[in-house]
Amino acid sequence: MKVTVVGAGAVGASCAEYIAIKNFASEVVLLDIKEGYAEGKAMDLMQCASLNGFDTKITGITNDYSKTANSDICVITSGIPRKPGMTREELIGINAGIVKSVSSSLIEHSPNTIIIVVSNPMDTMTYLVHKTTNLPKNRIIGMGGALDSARFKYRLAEALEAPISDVDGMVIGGHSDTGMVPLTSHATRNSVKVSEFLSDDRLNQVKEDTKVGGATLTKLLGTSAWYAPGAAVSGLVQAIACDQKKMFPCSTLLEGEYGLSDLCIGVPVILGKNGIEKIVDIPLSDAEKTHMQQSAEGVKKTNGLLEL
Ligand SMILES: NC(=O)c1ccc[n+]([C@@H]2O[C@H](COP(=O)([O-])OP(=O)(O)OC[C@H]3O[C@@H](n4cnc5c(N)ncnc54)[C@H](O)[C@@H]3O)[C@@H](O)[C@H]2O)c1
Ligand SMILES: O=C(O)C[C@H](O)C(=O)O
Repeated sequence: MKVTVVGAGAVGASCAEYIAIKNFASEVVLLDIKEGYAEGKAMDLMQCASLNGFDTKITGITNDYSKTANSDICVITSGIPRKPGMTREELIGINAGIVKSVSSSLIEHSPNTIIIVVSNPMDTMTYLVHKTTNLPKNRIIGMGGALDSARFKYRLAEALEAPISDVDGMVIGGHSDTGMVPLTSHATRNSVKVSEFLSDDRLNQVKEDTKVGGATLTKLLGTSAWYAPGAAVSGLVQAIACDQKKMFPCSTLLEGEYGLSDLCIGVPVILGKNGIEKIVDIPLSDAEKTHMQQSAEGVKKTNGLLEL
């Protein structure tokens, strides 16, 4: 199993580290445009191998896509992150050009690959890959919901004063400060609906804290987060590499599902060796349906800024 990660920055390196530590891939190639940077990150990570007990071989390269040839999975993290006060949507001007050229170079050398898009604004970047490549829809996956759901569970556990392992929940919709739809109606603590334990006001607070999870960290760190994003990507990569048939909310091209079409947005999907093997339709409350509709309108507005 060969995995290429483009962008050896904060998220790309964290993602490579988690993939290696989980020890399911034979090879991870890190590629960056900055001279020597990916080589340095790869060497540093390889020097963790004996300490952390993994056999995955990590190599770093500067912009030579021939070294990525025949990758089973390619992750795109290249592009600029936001600074405090910015929205993810503001990154489109620079990141669209990067994602377009990177995805085309990757596919040239790995025509059968599955692409996971991470660069922001992620739903629009995922749509861009659909519009500018000929990959089938099951092989283009946007990562956002897995991360947002992890943040939702963190906030739920905090409100419930419970261990995170007691809590389950999912966030669908657009990966943006206003577009996320945390599914409070489905969230549980050991199969009991969280609404049994938390007031509407407290649940609303959990929802709002979840939606601004990325912005909160960006304000604290001065740039956006990387540990949980890297871990979330590694979970998607592992589900595909190990054909786990796990369900994650991912950004995918909708063609009528959830009453939406011609956009990529987060919905629950089954991930296995073919990438997205199924889109799962789940019942939403009326409020969640309305929020999903508004979220889709926001994503479509950003998609409208693409020069296709
Ligand atoms: N979808 C998500 O949930 C999620 C989570 C976190 C970050 N992000 C996004 O991921 C992206 C990366 O974030 P980061 O914190 O790792 O940024 P970073 O600046 O640390 O790393 C980005 C790397 O991309 C490289 N790069 C730029 N152009 C390139 C090109 N054409 N080819 C190859 N490499 C190139 C840069 O040299 C840099 O090393 C940002 O757009 C950020 O918003 C998304
Ligand atoms: O918040 C960001 O800009 C980065 C990422 O999308 C995140 O949610 O951490």
